[in-house]
Amino acid sequence: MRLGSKVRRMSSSRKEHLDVTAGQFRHDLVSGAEVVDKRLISPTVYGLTLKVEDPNFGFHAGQWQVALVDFCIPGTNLVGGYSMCSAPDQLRTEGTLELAVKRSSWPPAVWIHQQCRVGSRVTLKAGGDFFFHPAPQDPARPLLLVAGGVGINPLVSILRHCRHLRAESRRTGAGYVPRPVELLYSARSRHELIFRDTIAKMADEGLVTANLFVTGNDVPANDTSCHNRRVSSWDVESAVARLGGAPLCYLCGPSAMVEAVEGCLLGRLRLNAADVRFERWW
Ligand SMILES: NC(=O)c1ccc[n+]([C@@H]2O[C@H](COP(=O)([O-])OP(=O)(O)OC[C@H]3O[C@@H](n4cnc5c(N)ncnc54)[C@H](O)[C@@H]3O)[C@@H](O)[C@H]2O)c1
Repeated sequence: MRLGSKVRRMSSSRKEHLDVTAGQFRHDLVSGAEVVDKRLISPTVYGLTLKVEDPNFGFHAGQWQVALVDFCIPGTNLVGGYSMCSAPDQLRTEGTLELAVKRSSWPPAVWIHQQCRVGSRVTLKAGGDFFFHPAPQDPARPLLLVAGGVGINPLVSILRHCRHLRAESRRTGAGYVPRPVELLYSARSRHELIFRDTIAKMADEGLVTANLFVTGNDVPANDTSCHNRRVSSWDVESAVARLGGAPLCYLCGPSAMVEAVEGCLLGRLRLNAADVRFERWW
């Protein structure tokens, strides 16, 4: 099974994307792409759909892409790395991929929020060692996905890929058959729980058990659809127990959250380090 590995990097407040990811795998292919849709999906997050020009461009579920937007901001050399939230099969069948970019003062995010329009052009390169790409003959493992904020992006890509793999295995009677997935997903407000409808649909389909957490104060007392607190080690231990132990784990979110969950998985639960995947951006 080819699965992404953990990448460790030096600590920094905001490292340049190319420095942070210098040691990671990149596909050689560079493709042009056009923004064909831009919509607000939360108070702080824009969703983008990109039409990719080169039919040979590809990526694995969970990977990031590099969007070179330097020609858009004269005098700067901006390279933004964002994880795809769409699955690879959308690229194969529709020629598009999806991103969800949170507002920040980082110049690529500023460009995407303020200047990028339908019709804007970017240059793409895919890469990253954090991905889920099982071979058809691989035995299925239970998956635990833990997301904080826009860290949900690569994990939604993985969920969508699981959905595609399940449909393919049902259609052909062969191939990789995903096991049920446990998702722990925390956001700072209810409105920042992006992809909530997508996740709910996949939960209805029996693909994922989703446990949602909101840490802000906008959760009505009678709302039972999410917990009004942080993800705790108890939540992590319970999810692993429901999966029957020894899952593959993918973590993506704020550094403190990822480190806390990693500590629980490797310390208290004694999982193998190779089964706990995340990218160390800090
Ligand atoms: N490919 C990747 O690695 C990738 C992709 C997308 C986003 N990210 C990272 O994900 C992070 C998401 O940022 P954001 O602003 O959306 O998140 P955020 O600051 O809004 O936090 C999201 C949630 O995590 C919770 N949280 C924070 N620390 C925690 C801890 N120690 N234990 C439990 N819960 C904790 C917060 O309370 C909140 O509910 C960013 O740091 C971004 O760089 C990484």
